[in-house]
Amino acid sequence: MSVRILSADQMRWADMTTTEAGISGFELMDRAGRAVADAVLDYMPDFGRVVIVIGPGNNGGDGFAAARYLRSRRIPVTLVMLVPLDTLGGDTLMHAELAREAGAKLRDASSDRCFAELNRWLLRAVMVVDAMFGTGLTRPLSGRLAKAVAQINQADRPVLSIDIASGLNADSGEVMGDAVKADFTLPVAAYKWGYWMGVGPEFSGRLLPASAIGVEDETLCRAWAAVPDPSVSKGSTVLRSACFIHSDMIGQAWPKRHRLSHKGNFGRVWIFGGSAGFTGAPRLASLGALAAGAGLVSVVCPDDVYPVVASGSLETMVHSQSSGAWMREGDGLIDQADAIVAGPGWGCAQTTLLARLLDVDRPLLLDADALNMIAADAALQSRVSERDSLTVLTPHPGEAARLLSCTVDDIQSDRKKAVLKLCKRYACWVVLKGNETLIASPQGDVMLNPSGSPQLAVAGSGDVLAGMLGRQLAVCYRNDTDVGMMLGAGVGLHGEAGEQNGWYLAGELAGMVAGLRQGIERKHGD
Ligand SMILES: NC(=O)C1=CN([C@@H]2O[C@H](COP(=O)(O)OP(=O)(O)OC[C@H]3O[C@@H](n4cnc5c(N)ncnc54)[C@H](OP(=O)(O)O)[C@@H]3O)[C@@H](O)[C@H]2O)[C@H](O)CC1
Ligand SMILES: [K+]
Repeated sequence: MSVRILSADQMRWADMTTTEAGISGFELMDRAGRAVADAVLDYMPDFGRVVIVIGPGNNGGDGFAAARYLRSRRIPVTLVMLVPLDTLGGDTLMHAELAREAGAKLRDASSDRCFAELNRWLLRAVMVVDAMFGTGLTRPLSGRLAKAVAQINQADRPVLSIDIASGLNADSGEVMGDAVKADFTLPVAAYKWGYWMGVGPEFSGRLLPASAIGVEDETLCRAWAAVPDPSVSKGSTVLRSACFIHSDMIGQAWPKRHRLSHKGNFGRVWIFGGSAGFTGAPRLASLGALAAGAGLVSVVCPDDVYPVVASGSLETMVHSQSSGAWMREGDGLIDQADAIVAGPGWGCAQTTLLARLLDVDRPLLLDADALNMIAADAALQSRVSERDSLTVLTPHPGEAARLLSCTVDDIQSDRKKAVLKLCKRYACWVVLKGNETLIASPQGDVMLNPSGSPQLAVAGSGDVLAGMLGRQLAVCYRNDTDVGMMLGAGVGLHGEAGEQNGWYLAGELAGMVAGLRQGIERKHGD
């Protein structure tokens, strides 16, 4: 299954490269149509008529090809054309003819008189296939095409959109005039950003696995370099690759535990955080690290909150900041750390200690108040970008806006551009949290997390994630594991835990993470 995400222009390039390599456009359309028919058969609620609404481009061609495959399974099909047949491209016309020969009914809705019938045809459907527009939408829908979208939405039939819900911009997820509200979207060949950007999630319904139509993975991967991503700008790292986080990636991060393993094998995470009124944050981060599988977790907190933090932490070692032993030059306890997390609940009066931590030669995750201190201090900013060891920033949109001196709207209106800007500005890994968390490497490799739930918008869930990712970085340091895979798996598992029933507090979320993680480790033994 492909997990690649491409822009509309990159997809067009991959499509063209494939046809140049010998698979005809007609054949690609045919394979897309077969995948559409299979998906319709999987999800149609009942045996009955399928109505396929055809637009002016190749997306419509996929619809015609699907009609033929549905007919071969004896499904009654009505094809409703919104543009005259003689305006369609050659491959599409050939598929239209084959669909007609296979017994699909062709209905011309390209004139006002016939268009009036659209609603009647739609109401006969057990399922509607939206083959109006795919990646070729160039301007807002208007006139009859916009009316057709409104009628499809009003007909209240299950809708499967081919490639992308018609009217949705495949890159930005913006609605162009109006858009079909799909129940299912079947991506053709690869995923498009529009499913997740902007309002895309509200229109895409359930995203099905991308149909493999013969565009090689290697071609998809070359498309990023061949065609610049629309997010490219002077102040951002150039996107080098893009994929979404999937279950295989999550599985790789938690192999089976060896029978004789002990806590020293699983990474030591040090967490710096806590301040008056914010004593829970470092504790939640330490629970996150333990839940993700860390062997040993230490917390360092300011003296005034030490008794509170220490008394509530059964599973971690807690040090007060002034005790100092933990950071003695040469033989300090912190030398044992495999990764450091700084920031949860820390307050903004820790710039001196933060500057020292930036000098420690260990993977360092900067979260919450550590990010706010960096945003307000040019000297810290230079130290972050000049750091040699692995550095990860985990801002939510508000923190990201502070780090880039812009507004939250600027961040949210193009999250992909924002994460790549942060990478460029701070020369490090960035995890931009929020709905559909994005991870980007300093080299421009972007991962998108499709899992998660609004339940995760709860105090403390970010602290749990910071601790989890601290554990992931500890494994990278000990075992030289791939950083992208480990961060992706951490974010993915946090999202999956958030989707589960049975928790509503951040501490319980950590418990959920631990359960899922143990399940993965045990499954490797089956
Ligand atoms: N990915 C692959 O390898 C394959 C994808 N396939 C399918 O093809 C579509 C993309 O096909 P394309 O023809 O490029 O695009 P569309 O089907 O979306 O339609 C483009 C036509 O629509 C016109 N257009 C654009 N916007 C509007 C509008 N607002 N109103 C009216 N008409 C519009 C556009 O005309 P222009 O005037 O802009 O020139 C085009 O004529 C992809 O999504 C897949 O479903 C292949 O079938 C297999 C290979
Ligand atoms: K479509």
